[in-house]
Amino acid sequence: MPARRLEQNVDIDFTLRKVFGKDSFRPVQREVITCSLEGRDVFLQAATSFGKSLCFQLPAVVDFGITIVISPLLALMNNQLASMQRAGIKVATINSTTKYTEKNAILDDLKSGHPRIRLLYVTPEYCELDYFRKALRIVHEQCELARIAIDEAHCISEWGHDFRPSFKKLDFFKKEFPSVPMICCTATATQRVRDDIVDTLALDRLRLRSFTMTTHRPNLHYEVRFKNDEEDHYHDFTNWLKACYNRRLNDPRRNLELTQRRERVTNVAGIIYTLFRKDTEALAARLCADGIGAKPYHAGLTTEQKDDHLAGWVANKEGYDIIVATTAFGMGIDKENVRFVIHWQIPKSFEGFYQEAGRAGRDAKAACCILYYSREDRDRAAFLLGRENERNLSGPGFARGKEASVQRAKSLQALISYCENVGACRHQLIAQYFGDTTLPKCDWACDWHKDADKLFRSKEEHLASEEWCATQRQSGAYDDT
Ligand SMILES: Nc1ncnc2c1ncn2[C@@H]1O[C@H](COP(=O)(O)OP(=O)(O)OP(=O)(O)O)[C@@H](O)[C@H]1O
Repeated sequence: MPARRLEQNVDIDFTLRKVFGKDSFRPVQREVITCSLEGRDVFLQAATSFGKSLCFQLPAVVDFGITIVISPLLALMNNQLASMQRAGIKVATINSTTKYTEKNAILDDLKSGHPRIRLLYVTPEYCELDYFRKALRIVHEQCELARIAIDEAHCISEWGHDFRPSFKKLDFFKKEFPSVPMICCTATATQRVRDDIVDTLALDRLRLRSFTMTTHRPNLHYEVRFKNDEEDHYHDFTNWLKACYNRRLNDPRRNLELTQRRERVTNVAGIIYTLFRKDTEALAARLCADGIGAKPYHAGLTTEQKDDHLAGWVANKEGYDIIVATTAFGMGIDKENVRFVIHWQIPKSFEGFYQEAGRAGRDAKAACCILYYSREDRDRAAFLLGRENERNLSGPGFARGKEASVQRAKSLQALISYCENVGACRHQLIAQYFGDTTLPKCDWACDWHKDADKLFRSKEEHLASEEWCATQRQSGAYDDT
């Protein structure tokens, strides 16, 4: 294990200000960072936008040696990499988009045994490769393997059992390097998922320090809007958006601020999530035709297109105000002024819904999270999930895969109950799902608190009847979803 800087009285407040440009720690960040610098294994569960990344990035900067960050998604890695490079931190990634020469240079750095890179982002699949493991052994022999960070650790449990089995092999680190501390971060884990992560990574429960914080995001305004297949909710959304523009335009104080900042009235950054790739393209084109700047984002686009759409959106460029995305765009995306997240249909899991909604309001200012819910979409999502589960169960590891399928079905069912519920606070329903120990206080920040009667009436008025949906299901209406 490398020598620890903490033993040399490192000033983490200084690094926070000097390198990361932040004035002070958020609650609990200091404790987590100190624990990690002391060489303890840490499990951190905290709300979206809490600032979990800093809890492994700052130790990586002040400690000796290199931190390996295992991250599930390319967009997430690139997003974090860009912000650290801006801060002058020596950081790198090896993933499917890394050029051959760049990859070799990184591996050479590792094989020197004394890497100059402070943080290296890799996928779980890469951690399975023999030559990468060999390079890590060299670093470890030189006592320079400082820490292993697992970002979005819930993916171990959600995906590891079937379609990304490499997550299950991450116990390699504790088995091979038991003294190298690990830090696992996630925003979404129930008790079952937490246990699964700890077991999979072979962490010692007695030595593990767990921080489980609330999932509550008080500045997010949650709303469910009811619809049916006969209704096109496009105009409901554009009317809502135009009302936002008008509020900015007609409020003299806001208008002055916009002029001073030279900001467009239409610069209201948002994300719309759809279940299907084809919908991202069609919806973005429809919005553009109506003069609303929107770009699609899904796994089928070229890397250049994805980079261009993400960069334009992050830079608040005209024509890029809204990203219409599949779940390929989600976890870890950190843009501070996202004012709304719309779910065009019900997503496939409660965790996905919370993660995606969590892209909004990361500057702690108010932001809206609207989910358009119809019973037809509910049945489509269930059909889709069933089909995916069948596909995943055809491979090896049937028993664990089956359990994961059951959990996914439960998660969708919980989200359906959340949507159909017109008698409780949305913030409290979310906190209950994740097993928060205290129920959050909602300051008129959900549809039920704002107008419970209207919510009830809207459900009665817009949702298709269960009888009709059952007939549709029987006739196979969703089989070509
Ligand atoms: N102490 C701090 N002071 C001010 N800003 C901070 C602090 N810590 C983190 N942040 C900022 O908060 C934002 C969210 O941090 P981060 O992306 O790490 O969130 P997260 O907890 O990983 O969220 P998610 O699970 O949604 O990805 C970032 O822009 C980060 O720079």
